Amino acid sequence: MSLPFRTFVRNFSTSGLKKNAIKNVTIIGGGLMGAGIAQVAASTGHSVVMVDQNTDILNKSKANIEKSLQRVVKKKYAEDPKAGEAFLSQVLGNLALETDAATSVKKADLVIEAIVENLKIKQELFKNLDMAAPASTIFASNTSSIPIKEIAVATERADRFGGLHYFNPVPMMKLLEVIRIPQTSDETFDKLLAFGKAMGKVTVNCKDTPGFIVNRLLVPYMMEAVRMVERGEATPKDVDTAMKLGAGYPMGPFELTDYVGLDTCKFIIDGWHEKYPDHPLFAPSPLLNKYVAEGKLGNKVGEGFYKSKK
Ligand SMILES: CCCCCCC[C@H](O)CC(=O)SCCNC(=O)CCNC(=O)[C@H](O)C(C)(C)COP(=O)([O-])OP(=O)([O-])OC[C@H]1O[C@@H](n2cnc3c(N)ncnc32)[C@H](O)[C@@H]1OP(=O)([O-])[O-]
Ligand SMILES: NC(=O)c1ccc[n+]([C@@H]2O[C@H](COP(=O)([O-])OP(=O)(O)OC[C@H]3O[C@@H](n4cnc5c(N)ncnc54)[C@H](O)[C@@H]3O)[C@@H](O)[C@H]2O)c1
Repeated sequence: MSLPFRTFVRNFSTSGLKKNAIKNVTIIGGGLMGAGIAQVAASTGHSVVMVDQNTDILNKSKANIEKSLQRVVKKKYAEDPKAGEAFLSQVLGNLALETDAATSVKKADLVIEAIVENLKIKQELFKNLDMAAPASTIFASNTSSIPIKEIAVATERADRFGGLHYFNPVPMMKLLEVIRIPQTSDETFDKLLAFGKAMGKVTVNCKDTPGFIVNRLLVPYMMEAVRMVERGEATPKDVDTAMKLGAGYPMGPFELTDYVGLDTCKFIIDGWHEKYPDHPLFAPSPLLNKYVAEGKLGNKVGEGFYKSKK
């Protein structure tokens, strides 16, 4: 539906950018996902503040971003290293680090939360941010499995709350699931969709149902793979080989679990088991629990189901 001309003109500032487009983004949590989201947002011209619990973690996050950017530059600017260097410094110039969440949201158009997959901790964070952020700021969670409405309830801005579910690794995975709750205003939802596209993502519209679209299918699949190994029916290696060569997946389920993080997988399945105790596909796994208890959290610590070069 084409806009009446006067509306079209009103929506565009003289800079040619959509007047009310999301520009200043705060990302809370600089782990696997938060660092990736910060990298892609900064790479697409947004001004980004990345927040984590201390400067050591933030410095590690930034180092991970630089490593990933180097891989992008090596490919994208192979013919023009100088342009690559310029791109790298421009992206890093768009990225600020902060340990104080309240300060980090003072000018935010959008806050994306990518902290530990724990409802209470997410609620606590958003309750505090709600008091610090401007009324116009939109809040979004990158949660894999927690209902957005259960996070939003901790704030007074359910109409300015949604879900932005990215996929790992964020610089490579094109999909972005954009989730609305019944209270999400049309303006908020449209801004989240536009932001996703401005980040170069392909967006799909999701309802606030368990696992949205991908994880509703992926979680049962990956847990069934672990159960298959628990039953002694196959080894992780053979399951991975089978799914890569037999189903064309780029990674098998055990490689992917190591990539995602066994702790995150455990948080997800424990949360769904608590909610749906009789659902066999959401039953917890003694084997996964054992690995997590032993600190084998996957690639991020150098060992999960496989030993990895860290
Ligand atoms: C029980 C619960 C389970 C559910 C869990 C749900 C979790 C969550 O909510 C949902 C998800 O995210 S689910 C997860 C969804 N995700 C999936 O399912 C992922 C499935 N896996 C894949 O799509 C591919 O294996 C990858 C794209 C990861 C790697 O690509 P590949 O071809 O297999 O192998 P390669 O050689 O490594 O990389 C080739 C080139 O790509 C580039 N590049 C790669 N990584 C980069 C980075 N981080 N940065 C920048 N660039 C990066 C780079 O140029 C590299 O060349 P280089 O010369 O080496 O620099
Ligand atoms: N790992 C994946 O593949 C993946 C993909 C999509 C979505 N997610 C979701 O993204 C979120 C983060 O997952 P991850 O894999 O990046 O976890 P991670 O453990 O790699 O990173 C979490 C980060 O949050 C920080 N953090 C925790 N509490 C904090 C707080 N109160 N304030 C500031 N920082 C805090 C931690 O220090 C850590 O750096 C989870 O909700 C997860 O379900 C994960």
